[in-house]
Amino acid sequence: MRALKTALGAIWRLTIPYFTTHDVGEINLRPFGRFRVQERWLGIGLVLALILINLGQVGLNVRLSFFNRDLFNALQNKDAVEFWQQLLFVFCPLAAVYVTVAIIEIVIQYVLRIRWRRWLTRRYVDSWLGEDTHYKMQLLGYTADNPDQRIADDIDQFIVRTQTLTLGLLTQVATLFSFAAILWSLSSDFTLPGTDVPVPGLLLWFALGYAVLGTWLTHKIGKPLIRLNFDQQRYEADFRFSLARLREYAEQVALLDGESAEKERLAGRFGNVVRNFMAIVDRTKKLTAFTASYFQASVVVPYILTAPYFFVGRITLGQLQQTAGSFSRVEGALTFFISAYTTLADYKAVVDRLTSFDTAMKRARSAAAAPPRIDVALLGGAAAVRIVDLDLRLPAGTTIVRVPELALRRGETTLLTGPSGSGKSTLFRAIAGIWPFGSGTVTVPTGENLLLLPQRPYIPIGSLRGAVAYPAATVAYSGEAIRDALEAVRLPHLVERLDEEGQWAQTLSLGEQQRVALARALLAKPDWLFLDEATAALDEPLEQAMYELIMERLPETTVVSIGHRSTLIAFHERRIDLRPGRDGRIFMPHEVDVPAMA
Ligand SMILES: Nc1ncnc2c1ncn2[C@@H]1O[C@H](COP(=O)(O)OP(=O)(O)OP(=O)(O)O)[C@@H](O)[C@H]1O
Repeated sequence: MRALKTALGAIWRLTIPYFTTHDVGEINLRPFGRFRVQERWLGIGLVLALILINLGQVGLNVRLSFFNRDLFNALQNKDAVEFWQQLLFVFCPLAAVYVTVAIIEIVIQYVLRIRWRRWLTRRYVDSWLGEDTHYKMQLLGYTADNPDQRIADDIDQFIVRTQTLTLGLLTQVATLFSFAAILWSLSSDFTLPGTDVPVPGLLLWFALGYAVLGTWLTHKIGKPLIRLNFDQQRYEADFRFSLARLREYAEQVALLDGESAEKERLAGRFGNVVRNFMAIVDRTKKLTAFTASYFQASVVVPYILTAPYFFVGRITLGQLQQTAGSFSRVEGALTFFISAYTTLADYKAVVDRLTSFDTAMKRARSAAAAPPRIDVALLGGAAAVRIVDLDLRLPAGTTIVRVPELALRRGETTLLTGPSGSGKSTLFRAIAGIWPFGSGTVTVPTGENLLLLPQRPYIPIGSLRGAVAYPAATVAYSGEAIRDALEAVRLPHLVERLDEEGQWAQTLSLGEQQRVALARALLAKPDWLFLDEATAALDEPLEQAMYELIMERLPETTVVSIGHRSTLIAFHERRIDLRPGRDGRIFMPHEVDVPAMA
């Protein structure tokens, strides 16, 4: 019972935001034109329309059951006129309404599905990307597995299943009450078969007992499917992710001859998919053995129960048909749970995945915000990026760098050096405000923007133009400006290919990728440019040319670099070296005299 309450609570929390949002959406009501309306009123309106349609359909079914009775009575009485009248004047109009309503229903269902999905997807993407949550989740290990699957598939699945299950439930409840009433009135004076003992509504009690027994047994047999389906989705996504990653690192794998290791890894992951799938097959086999027998029995059980009354003349053929039909409807409504069991199992798995994704995002955000933490503050009128009492830690809590006080002055090019693993990149991350572990303060002059270029730049999927403009929009710069930047970083051969969509991250050499990133910097004109070994893949003359280019094209930009090459010193006015403290572990910055080094 507690589990049911928790599941319903989770469904409620996932469902309700769309129907309470104040976001404004647009709807195209052809031929009347486009209207702007609050998204929630649209959502609520569509749901109400679906409810009305479903209740209307139940009403139609009730009417059809009476048509059925009258048709079979006409047959029994060999009344041809009545038979044709029933078909032409009752059935045909009802069927026409039925078809029209079914078309309207499907359109409304699809419109609601895509609008709701669009809204919820945007909400998840905002939450995942906002406040660097995706990065914090990775850093902190709160990794909900495969967020891509959760956003791309699970949201849609959740919406489809919520629609079908809630509308199904509503329809079945309405069906249950309407046809239970019919069943009651049809068997109100029935006696227990073979006796004179009167049992009012006998057929209703039979239908109830039959359905409850079936539902209970189904639950017992099908319960393990919930866990199995959840695992299946996870194993499938893991396998997919391994394949995608292999494609991404195809070259390295080929160079290292890693194919057999990859095959083994893929086989292992696919092995999980198959093993779990076989468990699902086994369980579904048992469930199907039961449900199939149950449904077969359901076809004849109402006739077995009512036929004796027909044979002794207590009911007409029409009443027999209507009784059998009503029995099936009541039993069908109650066993809705049976046919929906696998759907319910999948549904719960989808709800769990979305909920645990939400939880992981919230936990990552609050853990990263919990003290001690590194405060990044903006300071008006400041002329330096200032670091005070900074203690940089690893996620596990070990301090790696301590900076009592350090100012990176505007206009002064600074080189940060130190042994590999001493924490140089981590210090940059802290200045950029994305490293949450540690304590202390970093102040950045108000209104000034920082751009950090890492050793391996991120090249997004899409056109080269988009990759150069990143993170600004593809259209943020004129074609002329982009061409000029590419030529300046000595990539003139790529100018012709700006609009080509390709796997640029795989086809461009690392040195070319680094120059694409430098072109970004030329376009973005940041106030502060942090180069974290951002030219390490270039040969020395090219590296020198790139530094000269930056100095010439970005005279207002303050450059702070990380690098190991001694040739870099020539481009910087100041050098700070990270050196281990007395304990040999915690690194601290030391000013190094540049002229003395040169
Ligand atoms: N996300 C992380 N989780 C755990 N440890 C990390 C993480 N990122 C960095 N580290 C550790 O922090 C230490 C400092 O790493 P960092 O990349 O800052 O060094 P670096 O001085 O820039 O090294 P290099 O010169 O080799 O690039 C390393 O020991 C690294 O393993």
